[in-house]
Amino acid sequence: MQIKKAHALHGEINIPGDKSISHRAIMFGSLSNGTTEITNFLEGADCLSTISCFQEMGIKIEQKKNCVLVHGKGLHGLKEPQHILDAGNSGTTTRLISGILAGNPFVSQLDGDNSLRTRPMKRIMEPLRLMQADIESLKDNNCVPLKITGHELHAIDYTSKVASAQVKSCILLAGLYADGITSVTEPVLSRNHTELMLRSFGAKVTSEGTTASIAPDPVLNGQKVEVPGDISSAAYFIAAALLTPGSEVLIRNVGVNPTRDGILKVAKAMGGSIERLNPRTASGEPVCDLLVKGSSLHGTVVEGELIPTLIDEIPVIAVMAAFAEGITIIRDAAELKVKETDRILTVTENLKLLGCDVTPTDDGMIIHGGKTLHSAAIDAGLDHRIAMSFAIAALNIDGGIELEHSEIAEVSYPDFYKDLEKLSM
Ligand SMILES: O=C(O)C1=C[C@@H](OP(=O)(O)O)[C@@H](O)[C@H](O)C1
Ligand SMILES: C=C(OP(=O)(O)O)C(=O)O
Repeated sequence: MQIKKAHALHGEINIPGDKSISHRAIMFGSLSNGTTEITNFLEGADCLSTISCFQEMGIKIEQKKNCVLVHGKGLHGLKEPQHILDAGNSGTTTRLISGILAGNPFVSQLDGDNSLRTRPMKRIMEPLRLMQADIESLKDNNCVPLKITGHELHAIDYTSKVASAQVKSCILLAGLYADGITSVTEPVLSRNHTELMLRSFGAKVTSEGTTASIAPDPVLNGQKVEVPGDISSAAYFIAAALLTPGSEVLIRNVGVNPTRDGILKVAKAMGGSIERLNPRTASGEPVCDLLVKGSSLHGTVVEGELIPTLIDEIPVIAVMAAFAEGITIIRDAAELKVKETDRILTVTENLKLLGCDVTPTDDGMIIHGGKTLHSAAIDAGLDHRIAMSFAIAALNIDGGIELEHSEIAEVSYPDFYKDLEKLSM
């Protein structure tokens, strides 16, 4: 796909539903009694993978025009899948569902695409095994395909080396099937959607600092879930509007949970003009509209506790930094190496193809911004965030860019190119 240079961006958009929250609404709805009604559900490929896994385990899930209905069967209502569960491109599906499968009395297998097959699962296999789960990597490489033989689990207090909401959520979900209270402590707080939503479904979840705990065997009841817009998807239009002079864009209904809003802090530190309007809550999550105006940006340092709050936005932050005046340093972000691609590598290699002065490091990158970038062909491969981030870079490059495998954006944002075109007209 050819993405052309754009002049100013103008108008309003409604951002599609949050991917993390959409996955969780399907999962927790499936484990509840009664029906869960989900509005603004993200119909991205990753969340559709979660739906198909639970359908395969006997849960009736209806995709209506304005909502998704999950007819839950309670904590112990899943049935043994007859086929391999296909998590597609989705790390979230794989790691969260593994915690659930470990506690359910049947045998299951989980697999996914060539990107998922390279992603580390040892980080969940280790704590699950401490809970006495029976989980094996069928190729003996700590990746999918996984085989899980479920049974009652042993409660643990686990200290995780990585700040990962997927690891934390996996253990908390396994804790639903444990013989006591299970807790997880992480080095830095990661997104807390699991804790917030499980509590609203009736689970006894407590959070204190970076420790979350859960009591076993609750009665979960179906809920109405209104999914906020995904700040990780909004990030592309935040970057686009900030970078193109004269832009003014209103992004409606964006989830701004403090464990996710690091992009707003970084954009502000770079000199970006972003106003939060109309603050409210949706299903226990803070939401607002964002008014973003073209700004002249300068470099910054992105590090420490901020990293988990913007981990998926680093590719597009790097694009912003490439056009900003001065140096941007991103550190403490080694987790980038284990996403859909090694994002330290794919971001820096692709920025170099455009003529950017950028150096990868062990845990991030150093970007010398402000050079005029030139046109090139960029291959997004199996990484949706690389596709969308470089589509945003193209808006500021004479001759634009040729984006290969642009369709991978459908993993988290099926209408991305349509929305981009609408705002750039
Ligand atoms: O829990 C979640 O929904 C997610 C957690 C993050 O992954 P990690 O937990 O591996 O950091 C994030 O990158 C992913 O897109 C979604
Ligand atoms: C890392 C991501 O997702 P997941 O881990 O669910 O594949 C992402 O969306 O950038």
